[in-house]
Amino acid sequence: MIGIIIGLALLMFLAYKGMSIIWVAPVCAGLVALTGGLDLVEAYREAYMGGFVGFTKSWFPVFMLGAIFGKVMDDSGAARSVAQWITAKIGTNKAIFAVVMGCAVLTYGGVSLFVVVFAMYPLALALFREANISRKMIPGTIALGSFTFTMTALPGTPQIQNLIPMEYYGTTPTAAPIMGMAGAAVMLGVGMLWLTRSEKKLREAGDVFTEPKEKLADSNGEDLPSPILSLLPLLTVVVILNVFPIIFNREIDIIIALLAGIIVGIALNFNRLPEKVATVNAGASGSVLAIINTSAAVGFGAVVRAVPGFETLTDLVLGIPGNPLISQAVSVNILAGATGSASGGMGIALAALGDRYMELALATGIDPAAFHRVASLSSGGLDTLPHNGAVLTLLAVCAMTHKDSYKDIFMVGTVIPVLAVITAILLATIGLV
Ligand SMILES: O=C(O)[C@H](O)[C@@H](O)[C@H](O)[C@H](O)CO
Repeated sequence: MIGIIIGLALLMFLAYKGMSIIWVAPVCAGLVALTGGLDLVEAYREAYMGGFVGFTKSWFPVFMLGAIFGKVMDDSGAARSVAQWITAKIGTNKAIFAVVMGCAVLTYGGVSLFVVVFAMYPLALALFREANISRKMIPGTIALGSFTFTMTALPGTPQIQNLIPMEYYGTTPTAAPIMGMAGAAVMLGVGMLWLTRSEKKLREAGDVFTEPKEKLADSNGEDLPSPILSLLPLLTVVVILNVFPIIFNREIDIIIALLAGIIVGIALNFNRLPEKVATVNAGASGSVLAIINTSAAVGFGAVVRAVPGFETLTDLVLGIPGNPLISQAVSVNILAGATGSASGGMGIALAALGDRYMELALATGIDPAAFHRVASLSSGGLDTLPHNGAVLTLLAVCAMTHKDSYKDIFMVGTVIPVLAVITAILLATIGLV
């Protein structure tokens, strides 16, 4: 078991140092295999690669279609159109809330959070300039709108973190709606309180808007598609995923929902996408790195599962006192932190322990939907450590450093989501699922 812990600690350390999980995961898995007495090559070929391809088999379609969908929304200007419309409706005097809501609608509509960061930054800059708010606040604000309640909590969200648990618990994207809404309310409500407080503090210290060194191309006069038409592809994804199953009384695969979103997006913006093939190409190749990263993390999890020490570790994790939902929350959070990835951490935890939690759900009478929601919510907690890929992208896009903005990101992306999981577990223990 010591081998597993050392392997995991090394994985965490190397990922933190910015080394790619694609090679770090098999190296660390090798360490776990050796200390666990497994044959190195066999562990790599069978256990590691088995976990890896298993994840790719299940999830590559969603990663690829999701990325193409995001690219269509981005290149056509539809994402900016929706965002601009929402922020204008909410108004400059509520600049922070307006940016959060713009991000939220896009991510809840299935646009990848990486795309949302790029689409929202210019708008956030314009709004913060008008409201005279420090640019240091932009990353935290975008993080609250994109990386939290729409990613893991709001029932029906098409984000991958809300879909992965379905395979283990036989649930749907709207699993545990009460827990989900309560978790979302905590993240949005407390997150807004935090950001408002930070803004006030910065303003009191005389830290207000300053022009960035790099001037952005003026997007004001940009000819964007109509916001109502631009909302349609987002609605298509959410409605097909969540409403069609009720009407037709059968599950609808996320593949169908995303495909329909892409078709509607391209059809409505046919003339705005001069290079349609280039858009689809860019989306498709962009998804490759993301799926390989997560698959590598899952491969590591599969090796952990194969060594004898795993039983001891399982007993330890499952022996966390109290409700088994607490054990799941702890294991998913720790692994998401270790890998710096919500989907990767959840992938490892569920690959290793998902069937045990399902047995526990059946044995204890706790609704499997509660396990689904807790897994999703927990994946979006400790994952947002400084080495997380999305955090690095967000800071780079906003031209800010960790020192400028990480504190807000940490509060809205890690501390408050952990509070949200606790709230959801408390609700589950009194039977509100
Ligand atoms: O790997 C993943 O599943 C995701 O990319 C997340 O980990 C996000 O990066 C994070 O939630 C941002 O805070």
